[in-house]
Amino acid sequence: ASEEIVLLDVWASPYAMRVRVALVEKGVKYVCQPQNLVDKSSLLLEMNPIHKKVPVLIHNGKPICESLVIVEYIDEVWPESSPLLPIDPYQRSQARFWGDFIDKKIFVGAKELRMAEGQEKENKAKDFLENLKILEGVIGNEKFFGGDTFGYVDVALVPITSWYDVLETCGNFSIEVNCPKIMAWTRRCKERHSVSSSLPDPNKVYSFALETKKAIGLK
Ligand SMILES: N[C@@H](CCC(=O)N[C@@H](CSO)C(=O)NCC(=O)O)C(=O)O
Repeated sequence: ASEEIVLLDVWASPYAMRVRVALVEKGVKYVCQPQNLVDKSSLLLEMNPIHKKVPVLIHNGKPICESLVIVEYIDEVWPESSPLLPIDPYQRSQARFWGDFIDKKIFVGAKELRMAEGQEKENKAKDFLENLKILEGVIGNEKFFGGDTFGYVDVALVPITSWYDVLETCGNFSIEVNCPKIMAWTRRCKERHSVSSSLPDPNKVYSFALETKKAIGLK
């Protein structure tokens, strides 16, 4: 029987989008099981008892949790197509370093900006742009963070692009003006089937986010 690959996710979760992009890059067929994060299913609680969060990849009945851990797992289980992490150990360490930076500064920073009120908003907007400008320097004139090929760091970051409209509204800034190279990278990524088929329509994210600013599901 063919192997069974199930993804427990929510459509607007940037963390879950990472896994969808990685699976499509690998050409791996999977079944999405959207989760309710307010009234969590017994499956989610059983598959991720520690964090009780999505995404969770269930491969032949065994759960893998934490989006970047899942992306590495996918890269190792299906190595023959679209390698995501470099071969060289030092290059791998640098890719993991930037994946961690994206988690701690970009994804967390985006959530803090979205949740901020009043003066706090300005501070969070400044912090977010400062950190995005660091990545502007990292991408430089490369096509992707992986150099010529779309790789692990690209997968880690690309979900935030579906949240740009929300962040520009909350932060009252233009990403194009502040980070033109990140914007060029964004357009390049969106041309890829793995990205266009895995990320939701930004308008859908926009109305969802502004409507449910304090949404438990996206804390
Ligand atoms: N470090 C983890 C974060 C996942 C997460 O926050 N998932 C959220 C939805 S997306 O914002 C989640 O499942 N929240 C439910 C909860 O916190 O109860 C990862 O990389 O997979």
